[in-house]
Amino acid sequence: MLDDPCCPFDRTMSVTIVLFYTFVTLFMFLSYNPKPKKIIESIRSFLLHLLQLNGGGADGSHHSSASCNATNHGPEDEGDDEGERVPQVKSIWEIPGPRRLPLIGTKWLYFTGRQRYSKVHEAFLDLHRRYGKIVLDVDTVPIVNLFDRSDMEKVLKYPSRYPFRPPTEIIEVYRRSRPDRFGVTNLINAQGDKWHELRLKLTSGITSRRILQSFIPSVNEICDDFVDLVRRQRAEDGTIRNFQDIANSVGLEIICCLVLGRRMGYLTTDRRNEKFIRLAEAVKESFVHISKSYYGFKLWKYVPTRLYRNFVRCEEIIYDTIAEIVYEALEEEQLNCPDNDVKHIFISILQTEGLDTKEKISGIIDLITSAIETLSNTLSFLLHNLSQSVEHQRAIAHEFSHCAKSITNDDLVSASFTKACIQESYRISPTTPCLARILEEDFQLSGYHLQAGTLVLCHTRVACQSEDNFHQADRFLPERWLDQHDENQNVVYKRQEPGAPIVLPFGIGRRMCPGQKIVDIELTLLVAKIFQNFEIEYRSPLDTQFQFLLAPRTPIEIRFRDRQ
Ligand code: HEM
Repeated sequence: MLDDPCCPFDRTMSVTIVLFYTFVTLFMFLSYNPKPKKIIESIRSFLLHLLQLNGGGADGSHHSSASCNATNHGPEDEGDDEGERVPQVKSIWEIPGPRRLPLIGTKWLYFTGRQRYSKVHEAFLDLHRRYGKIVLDVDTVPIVNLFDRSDMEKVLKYPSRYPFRPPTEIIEVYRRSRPDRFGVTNLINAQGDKWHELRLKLTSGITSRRILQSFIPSVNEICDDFVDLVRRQRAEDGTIRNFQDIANSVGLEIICCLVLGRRMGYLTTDRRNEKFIRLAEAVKESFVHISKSYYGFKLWKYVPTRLYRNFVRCEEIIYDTIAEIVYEALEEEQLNCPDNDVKHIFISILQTEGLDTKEKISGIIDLITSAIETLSNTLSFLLHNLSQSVEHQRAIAHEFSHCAKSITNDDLVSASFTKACIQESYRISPTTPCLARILEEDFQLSGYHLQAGTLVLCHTRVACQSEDNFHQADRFLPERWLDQHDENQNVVYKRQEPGAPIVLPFGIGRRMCPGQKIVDIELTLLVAKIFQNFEIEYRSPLDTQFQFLLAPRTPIEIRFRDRQ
């Protein structure tokens, strides 16, 4: 029956579906809080689709009853029955996609093993290959997957005052259950005015150019300690096993130094710091639970399932460990009366007016947590790409060969080859495979009309790896980001990769990652110091898994040989 889109559903089933989806859609749309009139329009169209069109279970070849007798062409070649070809914009329900079943939408893909959680990024590529540049997935709400560069640019460059990113529900549910620790919402999940207030008050320190420049000497010291740690910890043949452990340590050391103004000592001792290792594991594991929470029936919303309990365990470890660090730092700070900007970031957050103490403490914890796994994954991917070419490694070493022990801001600014390598690594191996938005206005994308309130996923990773957007897209070519100069340093050839605007590892617009500037500094300094001192070789194959972020399948082994 499902294969015949014109055949009506059983009446009771239709009513059940309508009631179910009305409830769920209302709940979801209201929780995203876009404009009420638009919500009502979206729900109306959703219900009309279910009641009139009868084809909800059809797959990509789905037709509405209105178009039952017409052939469903691509968006550009629409026509009416009279032969006069009037361009027609199609509705969201006509977007191709996997077969949708009553009540469960496309969730069946995950139960039947067609998609594995850890390989969701590959499943998206598969969806794109099967169905094209725009694909509909139906969970509790319809999700529109965009693969086309210009569609993504339209959505992501929409000049929004308060861009809507869908909240991570499992975090919301958990945090609501701990009102003793958390405020009403947090920066990552908040929307509208509240988001704006949190963003201003929590991130102005870590995004200030002046503060970050004054922080460069401290990052230099931390990177030198990282190099010493590599020397001490590598085996006789130069191999570091579990590279991700020291990558996590350097990420945490840098962010704590920036936000709390103190060195934690995670790199200067060989002693295993059990508490820190537990923290890093909890951060990693909590991302895995978050990614699983997006799929399936989401029973965790109603009963504490195993997934939910495990997630809570990780969140509590993260909160307890970082809160302890923050309170210790606060005590020391009060004793020492700090007098420089760097020390003031967390103090100035704590002294901010308008937020309650819970919001401030959990905001500081979120900033620190966000900086650990993201940096470790990005650094591991970058080193993997650079390990493929000794020439690239030498070129980076050469770019910093004039530098004394400490690398300055000017050295970083002029390191164009190193920056091109980092940019190319973001393109070919991003840590975030897609960016999510909720449309604030109606949009026409690839010939389909999408109403405000629609959830869209912009698959930047897939687009960045497509030949339509980058020549030799599967090759790591840092040169693509470099202009050619003549002997007088005039630009003689400016490269123009069509896909350049969609390399967005940190997102875009007002909602983009506030950690970007600090990550730019730490990654450039880390690779500078690594290749000043070593040549590297990846000893383990690199497989990628989806854990909310894209992460290397661990453990990673890298051989560090002293540079001659
Ligand atoms: C290589 C490392 C990192 C990557 C690839 C990364 C990536 C991202 C991306 C893609 C977003 C979503 C942006 C959007 O929707 O447009 C984001 C948001 C965010 N990131 Fe990062 N991030 C990194 C490091 C950091 C660091 C170091 C911090 C903290 C200092 C941080 C804190 C945050 C926060 C708080 C948000 C939410 C911002 C908001 O909603 O206003 N991230 N990040």
